[in-house]
Amino acid sequence: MTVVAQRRLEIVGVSKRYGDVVALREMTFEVGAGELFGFVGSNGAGKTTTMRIALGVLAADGGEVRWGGEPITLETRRHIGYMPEERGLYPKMKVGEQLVYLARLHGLDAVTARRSVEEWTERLGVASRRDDEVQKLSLGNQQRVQLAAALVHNPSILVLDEPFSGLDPVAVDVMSKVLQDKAAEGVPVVFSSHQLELVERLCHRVGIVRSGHMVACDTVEALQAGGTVRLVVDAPNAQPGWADGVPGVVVEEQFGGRTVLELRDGADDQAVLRAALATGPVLEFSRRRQSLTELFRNVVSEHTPEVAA
Ligand SMILES: Nc1ncnc2c1ncn2[C@@H]1O[C@H](COP(=O)(O)OP(=O)(O)OP(=O)(O)O)[C@@H](O)[C@H]1O
Repeated sequence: MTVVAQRRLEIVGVSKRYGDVVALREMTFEVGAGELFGFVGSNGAGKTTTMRIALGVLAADGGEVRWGGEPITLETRRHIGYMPEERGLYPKMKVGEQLVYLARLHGLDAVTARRSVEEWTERLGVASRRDDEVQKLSLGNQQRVQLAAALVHNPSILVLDEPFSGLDPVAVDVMSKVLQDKAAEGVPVVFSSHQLELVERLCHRVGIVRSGHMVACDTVEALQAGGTVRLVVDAPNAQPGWADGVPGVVVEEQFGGRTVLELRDGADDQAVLRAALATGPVLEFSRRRQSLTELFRNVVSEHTPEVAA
């Protein structure tokens, strides 16, 4: 077996009910070594439930979590770096002490734990707060500490529940870089988020979950293939109706000289360019791919909710 195959996290046909609520129905996906996987879905779609089951803090009713092709064990689960949605730091404990404690819980000796805490608090920009109680930090800084808590024991797998929520743009950059670096080291990284532009920018693959089931799972490029193709044309002198004669083209919006057009089957983008040039100068002429947000809306609205009552 190759190293890559050994470092693959698989969620296979996992199901879970809370009483009458079906939270997960045959949830299936995998995250390979070095892969950043974005887990997206509407509120209540089942992301947190899946992550808790992967970590082992919640038992599934059916299905399996595998690591390296084998059912995941308690020992392997100790090597997961987890950031829970509800966060989990002790508010009255000092940042540094708490992180050392968590690192030691995962088996690090005292010296290695302290070194790791120094490294991660520095990298995450909270080194100067090591002697402060967690509750004295802003929410964003508490979140950085929470990420440090997931990382101090040098995990083999990272599972992060909405790590970006509530962060300022600088903190988003710091967090993004850390996740990219961990993936580059070969760690499978899965995180949930409602910030779809960020997911689109960062992730190698994306899974869209709806009503406890994975409804689309691929690279953003592959998910975009076959979707609507749009052109953005900025022609300041263009009057409404300027593209009416071009076959296969539907104007979606026009604001001043800026027009967004949908290209249907057989439409010729060069014919659009000629029509635009006929109005005067053309300052911008570009193809626009469907964003992950548009894809998400389409995928989610295509599937009828099937959560059992
Ligand atoms: N402890 C619980 N008891 C009963 N129902 C629960 C419990 N936890 C979750 N659920 C239900 O299970 C479903 C999935 O919830 P989950 O928290 O996994 O969704 P999510 O995708 O993480 O949502 P969000 O984006 O809002 O965090 C929802 O219908 C939710 O109400």
